Amino acid sequence: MSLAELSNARARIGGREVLSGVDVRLEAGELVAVVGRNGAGKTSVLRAMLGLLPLTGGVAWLAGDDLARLPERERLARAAYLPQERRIAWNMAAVDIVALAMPLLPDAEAKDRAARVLDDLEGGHLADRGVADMSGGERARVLLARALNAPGQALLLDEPVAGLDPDAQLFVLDRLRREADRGRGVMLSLHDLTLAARVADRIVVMADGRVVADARPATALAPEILRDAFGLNGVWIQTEAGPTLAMGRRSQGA
Ligand SMILES: Nc1ncnc2c1ncn2[C@@H]1O[C@H](COP(=O)(O)OP(=O)(O)OP(=O)(O)O)[C@@H](O)[C@H]1O
Repeated sequence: MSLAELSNARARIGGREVLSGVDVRLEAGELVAVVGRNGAGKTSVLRAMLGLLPLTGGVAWLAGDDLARLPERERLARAAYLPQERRIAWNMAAVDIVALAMPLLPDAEAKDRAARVLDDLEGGHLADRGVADMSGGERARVLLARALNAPGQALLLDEPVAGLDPDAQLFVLDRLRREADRGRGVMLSLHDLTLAARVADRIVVMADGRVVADARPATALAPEILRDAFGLNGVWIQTEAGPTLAMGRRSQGA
């Protein structure tokens, strides 16, 4: 049984179809990267898998149950989400924001746990600071800690490394890899194809609201897919750090 799955999913935003018969699944223990050009449908896939984007066709499953029939509380228990939008309305301390992921725990216990998760993400120094007074990357780390602290086995993360410095990107991806190795399922959207190829077990390539590849990195990001889905000329080079994509834009009409 998949932790989360879309089966022939269709969805519309503002009268336009943004998902056109999408099949994707997330299993326990795997890290799946969703890639594609701007507007390809990555966020829409993640939101549909959480029930945040209603389907006009097909089914979204969460741990074996039809998501549409699951009460909100049960959805929260099964899946955690890091939205692309990093804005937080209230200037609460980081540790309190992270503790919000565990609303059913007594306050002191939730705060203890939140502090540990922040520490583990090398964000312990941020614990007592107000999130409105943080840099974008610091706030991103706090919100990631909140998602990791949530009980759901399925972790759906929209561009979790956007705005982070290179070392922080590698650190966060390693941390998410560990989360998958411990048995959670991690699905994340990512623009950096080299990072996606290094970290993911499987890559889902989106284009125009459709899945055009869903396979191991070397297959999903083969030169013809780079050309058709991304408009890139690309070759993979094996380096000590892992596969690295050398790429250039395809010239017009090529
Ligand atoms: N609020 C909105 N109103 C109207 N159309 C929207 C809205 N949000 C998304 N769309 C459209 O839905 C389609 C899919 O968008 P989505 O955000 O899923 O793409 P994405 O692959 O995540 O893009 P990006 O890489 O830019 O974040 C796009 O065509 C986009 O223009």
